[in-house]
Amino acid sequence: MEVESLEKKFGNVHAVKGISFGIPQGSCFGLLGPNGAGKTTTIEIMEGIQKPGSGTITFKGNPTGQKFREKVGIQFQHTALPEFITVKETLELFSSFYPDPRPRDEVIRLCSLEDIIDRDNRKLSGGQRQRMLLALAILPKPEIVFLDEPTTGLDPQSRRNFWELIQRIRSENTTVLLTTHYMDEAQVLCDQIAIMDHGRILELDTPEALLNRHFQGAIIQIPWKEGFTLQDGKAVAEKLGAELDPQGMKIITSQMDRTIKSLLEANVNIDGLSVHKPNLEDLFIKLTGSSLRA
Ligand SMILES: Nc1ncnc2c1ncn2[C@@H]1O[C@H](COP(=O)(O)OP(=O)(O)OP(=O)(O)O)[C@@H](O)[C@H]1O
Repeated sequence: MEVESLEKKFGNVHAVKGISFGIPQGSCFGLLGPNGAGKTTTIEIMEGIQKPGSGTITFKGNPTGQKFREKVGIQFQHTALPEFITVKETLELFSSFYPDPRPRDEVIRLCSLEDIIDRDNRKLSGGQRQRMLLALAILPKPEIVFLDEPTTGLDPQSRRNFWELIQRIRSENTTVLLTTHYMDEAQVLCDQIAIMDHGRILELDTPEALLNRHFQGAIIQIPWKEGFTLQDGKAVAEKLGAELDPQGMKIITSQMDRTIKSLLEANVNIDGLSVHKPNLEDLFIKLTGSSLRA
């Protein structure tokens, strides 16, 4: 799928400011960005739900129209499920909408619905509901599936279980476009990610390439505490090449031994020091100046 110079305004709100990207068949593409970045607007235009202000969207070289809509599976951020009917009855109902739906047993297996198949939709937990919504999205055997924040509000275990389902669907060569607020989710699932802010794409690449481009080495973090306050940090930050944030001092270094030595020489209290490999969360904060879940 190709998006070229996509632009959208709502009155004087310029939600999407001329973005372009391509999604190779069978891959998982992640659209990340803080609240109001323009992700939902972009995904809804791609789905055909909203009209673009300008720009073009093509699927396999053709403009997206009615034919394209038959190839698409959508899991919306908020979807109401029919009440007073079971998961099984819901699958039967939705299957009847499509000329050639995916066999029900296959959907049940792919989305791990075996345990809840006779349960009333009203009784589903958050994670079970998301599994059900994914099942409805893949019923028409879509070539591309759009998932708008599919795991928001789920507990960590349910999120991980849901990732497994997405990986199953991908392994069948279905293309996946995903928006998420979770960096670990993007890192695990996405072949490519685009980081959006204020309607523009700030960066687009594989997670690994993005991290290699922006960080060399590891991140040392030292928390503020009694004996090492923001004032102390300010006094040594420039000398050590450190960044200060509300939590503490952060130094990116490829020479760990030399950096630790400098910290000790500057009499920094290194209690609580931690070292980690830079991840997408660090990159996101670097690019947008805020945490994604803030
Ligand atoms: N129908 C609309 N009318 C007016 N403004 C809108 C409309 N839809 C979106 N916007 C505005 O466009 C901007 C982008 O919104 P969008 O929903 O695409 O962001 P988002 O990145 O999906 O955010 P979130 O992570 O909070 O879902 C926001 O400033 C939003 O208020």
